[in-house]
Amino acid sequence: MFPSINPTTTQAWAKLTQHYAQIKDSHLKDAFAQDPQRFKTFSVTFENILLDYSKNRITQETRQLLVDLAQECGLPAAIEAMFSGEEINFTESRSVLHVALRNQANTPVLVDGKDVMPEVNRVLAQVEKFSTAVVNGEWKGYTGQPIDTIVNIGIGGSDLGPVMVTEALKAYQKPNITTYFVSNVDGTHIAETLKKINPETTLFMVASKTFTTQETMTNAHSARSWFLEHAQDEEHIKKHFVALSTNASAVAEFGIDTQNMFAFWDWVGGRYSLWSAIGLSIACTVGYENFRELLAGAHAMDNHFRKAPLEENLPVLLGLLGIWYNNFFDAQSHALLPYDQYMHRFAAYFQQGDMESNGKYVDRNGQKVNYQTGPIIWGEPGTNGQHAFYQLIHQGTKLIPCDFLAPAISHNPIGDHHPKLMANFFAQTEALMNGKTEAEVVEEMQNSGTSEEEINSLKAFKVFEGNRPTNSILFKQLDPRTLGSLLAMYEHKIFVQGVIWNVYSFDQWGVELGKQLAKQILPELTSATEVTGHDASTNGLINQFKAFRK
Ligand SMILES: O=P(O)(O)OC[C@H]1O[C@H](O)[C@@H](O)[C@@H](O)[C@@H]1O
Repeated sequence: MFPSINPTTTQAWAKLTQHYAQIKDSHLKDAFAQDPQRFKTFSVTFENILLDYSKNRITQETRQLLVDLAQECGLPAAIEAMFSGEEINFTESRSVLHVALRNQANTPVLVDGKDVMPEVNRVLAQVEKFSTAVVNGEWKGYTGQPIDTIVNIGIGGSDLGPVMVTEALKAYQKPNITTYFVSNVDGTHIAETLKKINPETTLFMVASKTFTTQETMTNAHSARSWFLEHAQDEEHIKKHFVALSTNASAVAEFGIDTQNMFAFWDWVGGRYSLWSAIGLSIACTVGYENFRELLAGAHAMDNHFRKAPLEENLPVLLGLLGIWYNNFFDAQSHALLPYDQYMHRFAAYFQQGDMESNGKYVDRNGQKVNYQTGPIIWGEPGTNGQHAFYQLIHQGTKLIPCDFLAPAISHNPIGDHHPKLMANFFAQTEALMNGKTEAEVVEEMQNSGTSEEEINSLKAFKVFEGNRPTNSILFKQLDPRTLGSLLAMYEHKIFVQGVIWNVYSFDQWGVELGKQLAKQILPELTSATEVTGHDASTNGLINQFKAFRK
């Protein structure tokens, strides 16, 4: 196991603290003016992906010190520990091996001395066979018609990944398949979906690692009842329900034939599971060949992460830059801003990926940390975000490091839409970096004939400080391979940060308390007696809820 180190006790941290004091007031604009090579010095490519991180408030010394920090915190050993199947998810006694799911080299990956690759390959073959039968219309419903609709029922990691990927790869969607996702326990979600579908041609995928999650099981039972109202015979369930899970006995209990179960394993974290059987909805929507390409892209990034030197390693660089802002500049959040409409769920996906992984205040020694850990992740596609919240990024009081992501080639090259979109992408990162000085504001206003009086009263509002850091991630086209690489890149970024913050990134105890309390409260909502067992606010709310429903 790699060492457990409080990052603030390292030499590199002390040096970074001093270094921060020296450079915190310097302006990026000056850094570019002084160094014509800056783009070259601070950019790196991987296959068809360019990461330009030159618009960050760093020098070569910053990069070196951050890499030193990673070294002192044992990052190379931690990477090896993950890839070699060590139980780095200590609090759940599990290995962390989403990398094995996309290990196209098929080299052995050992868990407790046993190679997991034969099982991984067995399930992949099952996914291939099944998804091909669905896409080709060979998998028939109870009236003999081919399947044309998929409803994935799952939540959290059993929903967000497949939703995000099927949206991102819509350009690759099979024309004969429509896919819906139901996650929320709010009955509206399933009810509105059921209105649109035909039981004779619909396949439900019940996606749940544990197969005990309240929301998913509730939605699955409602879907089952609805289906049986039409199909009448429980025998037909096997043609219309499959399960994606690690829990075979719960699947059997629900009434799904274990023949129709696609397994995965406890060493696959929920938020890292789209590469597993949880990806069945992806394979059925875009075809197995594209699912496979997604895995291949992720595998290529895995190799890069494992082998490239830290200072040229995309996930490492992104992780270290995030630490620089989070822990030295006190940035609270990080924005993901894809300039690609297909990636509209990208930020939502990594909200779980990042915040559930590194939203921890207890370190790997069980001690409360004395430094900041995971940031708030948020974002929306450009250009929509520009017309919503960019004001605050440009002129607000908070420093918000942003990742801008965009493809050079659009899948929808209509007129000049894409050049316009990209002009905005380039303009935003430039504007955030340069800002606009008072002198520039005054000159601009004078040129447009504004009176001196008006200039004096308005100029302060029109100045942009700039010096707002961004990463630009420019790729050739949003194809399955590139998407796979981008996703793996961010997954590993999260890993890097978790190692340096010395937290356990692969458990999620923080989601348990609310679940526990909800279980206790549920029977109270239907009991006839007044509720008195909680605090005054919770009692008051529950009792008013009941009164409203009388
Ligand atoms: O796949 P499951 O077991 O239904 O879990 C769904 C989700 O439940 C909880 O919110 C967490 O444990 C998440 O990490 C998980 O993704």
